[in-house]
Amino acid sequence: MFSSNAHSFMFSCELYPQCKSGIGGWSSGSDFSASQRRRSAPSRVTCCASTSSSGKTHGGFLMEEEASGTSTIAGGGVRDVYGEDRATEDQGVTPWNVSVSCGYTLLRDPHFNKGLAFNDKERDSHYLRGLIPPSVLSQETQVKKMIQHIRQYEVPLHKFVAMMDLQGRNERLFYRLLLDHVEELLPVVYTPTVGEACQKYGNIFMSPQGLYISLKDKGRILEVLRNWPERNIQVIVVTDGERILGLGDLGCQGMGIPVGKLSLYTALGGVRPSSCLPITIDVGTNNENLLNEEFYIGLRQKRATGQEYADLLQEFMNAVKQNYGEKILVQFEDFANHNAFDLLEKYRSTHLVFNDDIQGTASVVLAGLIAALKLVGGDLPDHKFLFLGAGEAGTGIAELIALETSKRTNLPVEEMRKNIWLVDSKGLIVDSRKESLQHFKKPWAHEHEPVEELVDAINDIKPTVLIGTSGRGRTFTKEVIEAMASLNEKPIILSLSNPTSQSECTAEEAYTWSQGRAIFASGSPFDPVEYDGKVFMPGQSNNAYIFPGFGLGLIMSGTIRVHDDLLLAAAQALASQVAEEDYDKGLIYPPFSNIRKISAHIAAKVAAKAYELGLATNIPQPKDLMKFAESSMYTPAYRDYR
Ligand SMILES: NC(=O)C1=CN([C@@H]2O[C@H](COP(=O)(O)OP(=O)(O)OC[C@H]3O[C@@H](n4cnc5c(N)ncnc54)[C@H](OP(=O)(O)O)[C@@H]3O)[C@@H](O)[C@H]2O)C=CC1
Ligand SMILES: CC(=O)C(=O)O
Ligand SMILES: [Mg+2]
Repeated sequence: MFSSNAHSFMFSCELYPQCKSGIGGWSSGSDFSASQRRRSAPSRVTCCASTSSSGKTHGGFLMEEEASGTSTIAGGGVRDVYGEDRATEDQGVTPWNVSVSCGYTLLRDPHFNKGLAFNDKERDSHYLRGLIPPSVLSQETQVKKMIQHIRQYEVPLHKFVAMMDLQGRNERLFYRLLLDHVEELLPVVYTPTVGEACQKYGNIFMSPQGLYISLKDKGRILEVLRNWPERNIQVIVVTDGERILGLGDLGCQGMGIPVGKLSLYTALGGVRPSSCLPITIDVGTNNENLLNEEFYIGLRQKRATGQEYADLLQEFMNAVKQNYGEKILVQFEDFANHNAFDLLEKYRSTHLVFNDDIQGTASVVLAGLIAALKLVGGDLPDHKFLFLGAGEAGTGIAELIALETSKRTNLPVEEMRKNIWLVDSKGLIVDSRKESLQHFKKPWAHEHEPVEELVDAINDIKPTVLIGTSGRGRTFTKEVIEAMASLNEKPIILSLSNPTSQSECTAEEAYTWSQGRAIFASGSPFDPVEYDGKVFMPGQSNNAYIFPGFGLGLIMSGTIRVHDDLLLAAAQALASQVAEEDYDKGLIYPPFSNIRKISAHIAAKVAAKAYELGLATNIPQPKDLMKFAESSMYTPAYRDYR
């Protein structure tokens, strides 16, 4: 996304096989030496610049000299429905003519760089001869080489860094690699490794990957948004870093999350990378370790709260709409629950927003439960649910289950809630606690004696489904799993907390302590488990199944508001993708290797529901939404630049 000089010493991997990237020596954007600056300013410069309607030039971050040496790409590749990357329609150029950097600058532009895949004609026409070794490699060969390169690293964080390095050098190769090896690389660019990356973000921060908006920017957030080099943004993932996975307040270092989520928007959902914008809002941090950390990258102050916080968020939401229009999708991610519910409530009727932790998670879990019914029998209203954790994920899932059950039974949601129980850090949520409960817990305060321990709640409530959303690892103890197994032939146990260290139990524990009877899935992936001579395949119950396809559905239909029925549609679409062979393995989610097809299904169903509800503005409605979704997807194949 950025032609950062900071990558110069790592230019490499698919270019120079002997060159290994690694941690250390990373510089921030401001550390470039003068010689590095000079080296990346050839006389034939660039372009990709596009002039916005406001007249401000964006994307011309290397336009230091006249653009007469600009190369023009004409045609080639498959055009997606969004138009080509950085298409410059408003300059009177067709989307098939895209001006790009040439020469050395082209090799520094991750949008267009192909490394050794530039063929001889391209090397001639784009002034590349001599700048790269003579060998020409196909993208397939580069992928083969890169995966070998990534596999050399034993430490997951090193793999993460190598992937980020690739993303900053050659975007299409990054996405090709990620898609081709999605099950292997998802845990690298996403949970669990992204959690560790956020914890160490200050040390591995390499080049700008997203936009930082801090309290210092109050009054000029619109200006800050306009500094981002891309103009046609369709989806923003924003965090304030206060609840990063189950790791707590990581302040400004939470940036790894929006960056990672948006990589999945592109890889899994086919939303083109140039229309994705990761944002971290820095209002300070209450994490003392970070405040005392010499290399902390964020504001060194306690978190702003109350009116100051609300005003900054309001300015942000206004600026986003003003800059990108009514249909910009804003995904709230990893806010603490004392802000998350309020933000969602405040903006859901004025903006196209959804909270992934509350709503995306609800949809993915409901999908898993619908699928699980095939393995355990009965319908949703026949089941009883108990949660450990009554925050965003817990109450969000609980509410969507109640909604779906209400639709299935034609009974009021309030009635359906009675089958759902939640435990928080103070024990079972019961009516005697109602006065002191946060508002999002109140609907779950049923009549019951106070119960402190989870295992006692299990024995009292007798749930068929146990769901962990506590953010606390190893809270599903042997006693807990055994209690579930003694009550149910096939207990459904979902251990959703991330990263792996925070998972309520491991896959091995779930299978072993239930004598192989548990239907198990977890937020972060676990390896298959061998128990009693049988191999068990744990599924991954993570909102990554939902938000990429969900977002694509909203974008392609021009939907302007998120309605709960869209989340239900997404859940049903995902559940419908679980095949017999998956069920045979005890799985309640389809494999990620089919994710593009799964996302297209989700997008099509979400869009169909949006059209039905009158929320979609892209008229006329395409006849075949599935085909439309598939054809809308960004493909990371290289383009022909001759
Ligand atoms: N798999 C997935 O797709 C997703 C997973 N998650 C994961 O879920 C976890 C929780 O996220 P979220 O709901 O947003 O967080 P919240 O902070 O909103 O909620 C956490 C809840 O857990 C409760 N809790 C904390 N410790 C204990 C304990 N020892 N015993 C019982 N309850 C406890 C808290 O209680 P109290 O209210 O009393 O403080 C609170 O109700 C995180 O690890 C996150 O990574 C989140 C979203 C998606
Ligand atoms: C998966 C996710 O969104 C979370 O753990 O917060
Ligand atoms: Mg999250």
